[in-house]
Amino acid sequence: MTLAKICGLTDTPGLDAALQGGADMIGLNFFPPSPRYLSPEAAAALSAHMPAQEDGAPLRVGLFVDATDDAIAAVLAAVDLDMLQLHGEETPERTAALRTRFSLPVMKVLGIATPADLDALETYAPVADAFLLDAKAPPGAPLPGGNATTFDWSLLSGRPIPRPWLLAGGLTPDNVAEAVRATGAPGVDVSSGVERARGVKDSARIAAFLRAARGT
Ligand SMILES: O=C(O)c1ccccc1NCC(=O)[C@H](O)[C@H](O)COP(=O)(O)O
Repeated sequence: MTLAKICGLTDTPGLDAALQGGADMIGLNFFPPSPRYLSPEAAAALSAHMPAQEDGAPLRVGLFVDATDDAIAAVLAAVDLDMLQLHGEETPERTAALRTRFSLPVMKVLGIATPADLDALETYAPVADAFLLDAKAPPGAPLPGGNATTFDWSLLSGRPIPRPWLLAGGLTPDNVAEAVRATGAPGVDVSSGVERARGVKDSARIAAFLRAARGT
């Protein structure tokens, strides 16, 4: 079954929809300029609504963009995370250092627009536990991710991906099944496509996305 991650949750109705729909991972956004940003305290309060890990809770993935060690440590002092999502320009060396420093698996995000962007898969494979293949942010976009932009999925064809991975970028309840069929993605990630306004999750769209992803 296709794994599904709901990214950028900010409130309990959205979290409940993700839990009820059987999300495998939830994303908590710790990039301050984002409309989906959570302070460490807000993330801890939201996380308190989750069931225990042994009761099948989804993995809690913390999204960071070129964050300092201190910023990540401050988050981890407030809320338990199961994985770090690195959505910035973190080098392979920085990725390895964070993985070691915080003893957490790391999902490195690669922005994809051209075939050459996929060459980074080999560079990061020794230091990343998983990849998230997202659309490269359009020129002038205010954020490096969460832009509701798809990339040309055919770029992935015939390209082995050396770690578990999620497909992201402009996915919606309406296109996720086709995205999985076209790419063979073992998992999918969504933010904008399950919102009713920028940064505001919509429970019905979360449920519809998870149904559509599950059906694949
Ligand atoms: O969502 C944000 O505001 C954000 C800010 C900075 C870096 C990444 C961000 N989001 C990442 C995601 O939500 C997803 O992992 C991915 O980019 C897909 O987003 P979308 O196209 O909105 O589904």
